[in-house]
Amino acid sequence: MLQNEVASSQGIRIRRRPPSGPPLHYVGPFEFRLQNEGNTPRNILEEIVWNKDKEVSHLKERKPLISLKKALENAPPARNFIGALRAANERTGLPGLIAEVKKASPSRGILRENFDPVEIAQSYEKGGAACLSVLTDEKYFKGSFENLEAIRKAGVKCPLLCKEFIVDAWQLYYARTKGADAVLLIAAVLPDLDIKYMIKICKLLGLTALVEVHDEREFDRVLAIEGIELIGINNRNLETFELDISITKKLLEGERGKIIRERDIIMVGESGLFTPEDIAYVQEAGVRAVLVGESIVKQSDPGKGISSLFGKDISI
Ligand SMILES: O=C(O)c1ccccc1NCC(=O)[C@H](O)[C@H](O)COP(=O)(O)O
Repeated sequence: MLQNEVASSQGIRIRRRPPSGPPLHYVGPFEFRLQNEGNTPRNILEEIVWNKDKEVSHLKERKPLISLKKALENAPPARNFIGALRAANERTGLPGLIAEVKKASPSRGILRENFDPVEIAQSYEKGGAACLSVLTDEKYFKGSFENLEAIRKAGVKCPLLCKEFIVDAWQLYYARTKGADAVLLIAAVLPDLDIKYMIKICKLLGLTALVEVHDEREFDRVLAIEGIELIGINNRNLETFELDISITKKLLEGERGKIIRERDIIMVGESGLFTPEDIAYVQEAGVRAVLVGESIVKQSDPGKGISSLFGKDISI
């Protein structure tokens, strides 16, 4: 089966642009491509993924896997991302915080003009974050791998999630060479076999995989994969930008919640969390960690923003 057919048989709506681009038509000596003939992304997530596919294939030419494998020898050691979340949850009785270093997003535009990634990371750490999420996509989020590297080199101790749109296993190696401790795998983008294979590679590299879902079908697919330890429920629909924190509750009700507890999987509530009531709501639903960007990165002192978000100082 072709890549898009495999994906669509698993309910994945995001199509992967064929490397050759849309079909070429010929009339006599002329060649042309038709507008909208499979070459227009259907939504923002599809656009990001198509762009990422191109970006990664160029980067791979410049830095082939063999050179990344060599660079791994000089990478800083991978730290325990899940351990940090568990420890924070046990220490505070609240969900462990993954605080996001996020300058901009497709749904909200620029979130912070005066953006110093290292200062923000240090402020989050001081404010009690357990881990950090660093956006590395440049085109849509104004992030970078330089930001990730700089935060790691500045001596921030919180383990770092490389917040990237992973479409190729090459990116796992790249993230690790830049100092990432964890990576994001999005079930709306990756078919089961890719997730399985990437989780194996993450384990070999010492990376933690945060596997993200948004609906029941994605959640069931991910629960059927062996070795899953950390699952994020994104309250934001990445195709429409619609935000609804009751998604976390809905997905953790009943049998799925039971499986999570039995297997001691750490659940992360992601996106759209702004108040202590929001945090209490997703904690009640069953999450032991939260991933938060907008509500804290917009504050003049992002570390203090954490206290407002949780309704108390979680650094002590
Ligand atoms: O944030 C977006 O607009 C967005 C658009 C398309 C794909 C992904 C997107 N965001 C990634 C995230 O999931 C969030 O950055 C993260 O969960 C934090 O969300 P928030 O606290 O609402 O900033």
